[in-house]
Amino acid sequence: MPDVSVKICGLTAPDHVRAATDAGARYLGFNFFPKSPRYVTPQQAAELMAHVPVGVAKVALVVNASDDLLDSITQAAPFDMLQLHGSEPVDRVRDVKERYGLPVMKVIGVADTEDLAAIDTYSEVADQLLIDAKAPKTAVLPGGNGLAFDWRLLAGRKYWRKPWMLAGGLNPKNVAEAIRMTGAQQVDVASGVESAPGVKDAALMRAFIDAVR
Ligand SMILES: O=C(O)c1ccccc1N[C@@H]1O[C@H](COP(=O)(O)O)[C@@H](O)[C@H]1O
Repeated sequence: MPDVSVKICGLTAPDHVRAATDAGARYLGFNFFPKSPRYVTPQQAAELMAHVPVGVAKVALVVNASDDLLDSITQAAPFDMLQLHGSEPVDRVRDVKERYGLPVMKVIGVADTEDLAAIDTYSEVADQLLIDAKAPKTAVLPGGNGLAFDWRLLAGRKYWRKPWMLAGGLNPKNVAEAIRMTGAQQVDVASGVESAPGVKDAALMRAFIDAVR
């Protein structure tokens, strides 16, 4: 299997940050969506990020964030990337990139074939794409629901114009199969490595990364 990079998303405690990076995560996500069980304030994220070794990318996850929120996040801590996990239009992605001078990863929610067109559209402006399961209309969270989409939709479409990550319902048991089916070279996980919502589990994070390898 090729060398697949792992992003662990929604860290809330220093021990879990250390466990994730010890296990080999290359990206860590910090979640600024207030309704999430993984929510942290900009100040809490700054404190957690002090435990992140050099070389591991720190990603700020936001959902339809205002400039005020993005200002406070980017002023509190040195993020390496912004993850836009809402319904941000192409122009907003472009504005965020220009205003903050950081790489932007735009999330594309996928449930069926029609959703794939957005991958090409956002490839024009985003630096990376995160292809996640589309959240059900009734869901409180637009991501982090532990739901997978039909990976066959991506089979044979390994190469998009921008680097991309696979997300949605991944866990230590299914991630190897997800990589085999989609050709993903990067994967992202939140709830699949937790013992309870918002509580990362060191053994599950290690098992996930071992399974990827
Ligand atoms: O994790 C959350 O709480 C969350 C909230 C709002 C938007 C996105 C969120 N998480 C992202 O969704 C993917 C998939 O999550 P899961 O593995 O299916 O639980 C996750 O990796 C985050 O990037």
